[in-house]
Amino acid sequence: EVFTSTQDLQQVFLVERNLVDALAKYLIKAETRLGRIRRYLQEYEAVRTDMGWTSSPEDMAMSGNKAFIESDQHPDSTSNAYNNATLDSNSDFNPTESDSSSNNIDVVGASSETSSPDSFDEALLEKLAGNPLHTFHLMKRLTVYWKHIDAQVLQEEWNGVLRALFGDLGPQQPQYLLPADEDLQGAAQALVRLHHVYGLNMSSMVRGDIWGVQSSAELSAQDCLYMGKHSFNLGHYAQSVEWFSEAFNLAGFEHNQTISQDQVSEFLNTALKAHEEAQTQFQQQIQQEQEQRGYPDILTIENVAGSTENNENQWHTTLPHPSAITDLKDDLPNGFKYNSPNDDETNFFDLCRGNTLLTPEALSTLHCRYEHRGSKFLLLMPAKVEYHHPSPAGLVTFHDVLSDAETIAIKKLAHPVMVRAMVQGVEGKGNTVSSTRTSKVAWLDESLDPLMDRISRRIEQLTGLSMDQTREHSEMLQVANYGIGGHYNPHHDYLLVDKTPEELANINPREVLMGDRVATFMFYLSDVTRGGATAFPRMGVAVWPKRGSAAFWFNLRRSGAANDHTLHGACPVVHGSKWVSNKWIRERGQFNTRPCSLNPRE
Ligand SMILES: O=C(O)CCC(=O)C(=O)O
Ligand SMILES: [Fe+2]
Repeated sequence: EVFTSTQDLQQVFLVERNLVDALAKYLIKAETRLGRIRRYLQEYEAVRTDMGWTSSPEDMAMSGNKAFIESDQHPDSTSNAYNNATLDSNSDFNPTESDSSSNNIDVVGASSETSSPDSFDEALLEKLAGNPLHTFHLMKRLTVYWKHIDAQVLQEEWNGVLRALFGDLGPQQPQYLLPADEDLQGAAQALVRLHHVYGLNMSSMVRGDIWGVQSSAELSAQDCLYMGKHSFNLGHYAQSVEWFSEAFNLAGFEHNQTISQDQVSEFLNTALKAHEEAQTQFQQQIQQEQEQRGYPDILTIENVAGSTENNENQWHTTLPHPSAITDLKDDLPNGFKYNSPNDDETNFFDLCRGNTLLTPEALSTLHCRYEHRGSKFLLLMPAKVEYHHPSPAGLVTFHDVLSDAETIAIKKLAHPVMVRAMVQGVEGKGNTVSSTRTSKVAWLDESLDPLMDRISRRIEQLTGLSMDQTREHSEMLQVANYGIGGHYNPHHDYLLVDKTPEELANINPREVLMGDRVATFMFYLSDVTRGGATAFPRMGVAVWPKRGSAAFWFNLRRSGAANDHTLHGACPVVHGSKWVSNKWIRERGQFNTRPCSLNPRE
């Protein structure tokens, strides 16, 4: 016993002091951990609200144990996971750098089967996945937040919960689609791109409103800082200034402060400086080019000041070349309302935003017609053809060429074999993944399903061209699905005609034998809520996705020369899911179906 001597009692007091010290330390650690869990649940609120799910995640995950959820403790913002993992550790504007000590788990998540509540609603889920803000937050939660929870919180009993959800192997099994760091970066880049291309209003955006579609997902000061870094790294200095300014403002009045204004100001100043320098450099470059080209005095820097952003983009073409403008005028007699037809970037962005570039006279020549296009099959049910451009070699849309059931069937066939889309490598060498094209694609062989053959026959009837795949007159059907902010920078579909002999030597000889992609027939397999047009900056025309319709154009002239006015790109998807399907028609098999011409301009 100890109560009989004060000496022993003193010892007991000491023991208790140590015990209390240990408990206090444990409590701080436990609260930090619980703070992380609480933060996760709080961030999830926006999903719950927009999905109309009534049972709270805390009910679902921890039934009966609500005590700490209801306490008014706030997560410690100085030690939150997002902060540590992605922002504070990189003062060099490189948001890709992450806390390497916690890199043991790259991908974590849950399958829709296991984590969805009973009131699972397919349409709502599609809306959720088609929302860029929700997508960004999903990636943030399952990469940064989850990584920290997993590393520090998960103990034996929690492992039991995971085993019940995911089986013995845990959530790292390959069949679960789990985001990695690159997904978070991709989602951030998508938001940055949407803001850049569509000139979206920043303050609406951080409040969850993107192009008029409101959601409960908002952006914090810390999120804006993260976006600013991405913009900066992409060389979009003007945009990064906007993001950092928004981060600074938000940091001033956030209820649950995610970051302090001091933490933002350094970035803001650096971006401002970089932006000013880029502007000065650009103006000097314009001056130089003007002198070299002998532009008339009337074209001053002020006249082109509106396009200062040009030097901050990856694919822009430089100032219009006077001789090129004359060339284009020959071809496109009904000109543009404004802009130069050679200012690809400005035109592309304008078209993506829904502006019309053609003059009223040019527009008045456009029309829709029922046509049988020389096909006996189409005599009874003529094709609905929309002409998008006044020039005869222009672009058309065929409406209602696929039924809803067919669009669903194609997507279903493609689903199991979708992979990240590639672009042709430099100098024609191989294929490579690139940020200029963000989508997943599948190639469907004719033998896969009788539907493939039916589709080919339909294209033959509509275009008069041969699709005979066994003789390589056309390629397999390509199906593409764009994710959030998914896009494809302006490009030409031809593969050979613009290549030098050295570049051609790097291309598979079989491709060369098939001849170039003489024409493109592109189905839209879905409607898109906002964005996602196919824009042709040199024609001044955009085609808007409509489920079941298809765009068609010739990439080559009858002479075999490239028609570079067919430059086109996929505008970023703002809301919704975009599916397209390409059938590329090869040149060699068409000598019977498309007479050639010796006139290089035909
Ligand atoms: O998705 C689009 O709108 C365009 C796709 C495209 O140009 C292509 O896949 O080559
Ligand atoms: Fe294309």
